[in-house]
Amino acid sequence: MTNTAEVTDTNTDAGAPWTSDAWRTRPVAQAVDWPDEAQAQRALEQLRKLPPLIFAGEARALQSQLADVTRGAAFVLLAGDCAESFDEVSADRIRDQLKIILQMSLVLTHGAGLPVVKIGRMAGQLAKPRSAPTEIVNGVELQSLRGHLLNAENEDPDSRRLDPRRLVQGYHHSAIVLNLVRAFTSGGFADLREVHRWNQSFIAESPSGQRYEMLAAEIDRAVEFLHACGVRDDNDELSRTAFYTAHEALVLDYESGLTRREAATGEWYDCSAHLLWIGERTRALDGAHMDFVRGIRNPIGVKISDDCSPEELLQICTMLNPERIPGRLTLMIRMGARVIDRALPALVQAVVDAGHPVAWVSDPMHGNTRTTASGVKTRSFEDVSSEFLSFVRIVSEAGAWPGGIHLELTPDDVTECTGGSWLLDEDELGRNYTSLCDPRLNGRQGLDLAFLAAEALRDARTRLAR
Ligand SMILES: O=C[C@H](O)[C@H](O)COP(=O)(O)O
Ligand SMILES: C=C(OP(=O)(O)O)C(=O)O
Ligand SMILES: [Mn+2]
Repeated sequence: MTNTAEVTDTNTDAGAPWTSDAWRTRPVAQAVDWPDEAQAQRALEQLRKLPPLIFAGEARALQSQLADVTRGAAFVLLAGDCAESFDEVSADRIRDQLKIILQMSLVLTHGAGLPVVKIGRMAGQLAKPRSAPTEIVNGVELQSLRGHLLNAENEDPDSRRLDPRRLVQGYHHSAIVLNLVRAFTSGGFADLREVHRWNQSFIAESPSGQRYEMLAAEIDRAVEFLHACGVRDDNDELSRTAFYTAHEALVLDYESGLTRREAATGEWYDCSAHLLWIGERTRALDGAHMDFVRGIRNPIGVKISDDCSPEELLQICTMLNPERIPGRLTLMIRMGARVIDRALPALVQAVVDAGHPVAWVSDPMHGNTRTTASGVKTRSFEDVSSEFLSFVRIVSEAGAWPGGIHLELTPDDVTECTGGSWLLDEDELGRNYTSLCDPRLNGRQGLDLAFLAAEALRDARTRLAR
């Protein structure tokens, strides 16, 4: 791939040339003002010379799987940390993150009877949009943590200072994670004969963990049966799985620094991840983030809250997918359990009526954040599952396919969200709260949700088939 200057844009009505740096002329929400501009330029130069982390062909493969989602023939599970940490890169942790995603996918595939497209919020989910630029810590005003791509969480001004060298460190972090993800998912770990190994012990002892064990035993018998029928041990469908990466395209210095023009097609791809999404706080139609993603050919997601009107949503669809390519655009609905019933139906109806092909995905986390009386940011499992179930009902009632779920999830035994079959309550939140930003479901809660979701999806399929 090359990184040449510009390409004639076919995505805009004006026909103006799109370049991977044109966003700089637009208003940048959540802007990054580097304290040392010369140092930032050096980091950007380095990024521009680094090899791509993903290849255009892989992004196209994901887009074609998302096209299946758009037409109701697959389901997406997108999950991982709210904010990855530079300090938490280990083979064990990445293996465990894959375990829970594979485990949940198996439950969903089995329950809903559909392939699951697996995407990790991994290998680049390193920057956070914040509600407030600063916070008061022990009486001192510090810059908010904006993710390890920009600064660190330690409670002193130096750690919070934005450091452009972190962009290059973020690239190397992502390369390490991606390397392990690729090795695990193609090197035998995702093999259907490994289903029991995906059940970590703290999950296995929960009600859903036990239910999973029964399902895994069923899979064992099915695999044995396939062998008896002559399916070979090295069959790719049984022994490996496609696994993709995604993150919020927030820090455009980083994203444009890793954007390359594919020599064969002349198309631009952001080679930092297979799928990039635009967050709720940066999706202004005339803003820098939307301008950047309209020109790249990776599949794109956009977070949508109840602040988005049907008219605005249609403009988003037209701007990001003027050619109406199935799989190009995923709408990630994040409204909150108490808002979705009121706000979502009109949006789905508008998109369905306009005939835009989109993948509908629920992010049932970000509309359900609350702060406890003692000041802890949390979410309740009940709100998360309730929003997802409402999403499935509303989208399928409009005749569209509720095609996915986007979760903040960790394999670890953390205590960040309340509820679930283990009945974690508010007093326990302090026991093991390690998230750098938002509260994540732990592995047990993730598996609980997968079982609930699988049932709802089966019902939705029946409803849509009528
Ligand atoms: O995932 C991100 C958070 O929801 C976002 O950064 C806002 O968090 P804040 O309100 O704590 O700043
Ligand atoms: C910040 C996030 O989401 P949203 O843009 O929907 O608030 C996120 O996914 O971490
Ligand atoms: Mn978050």
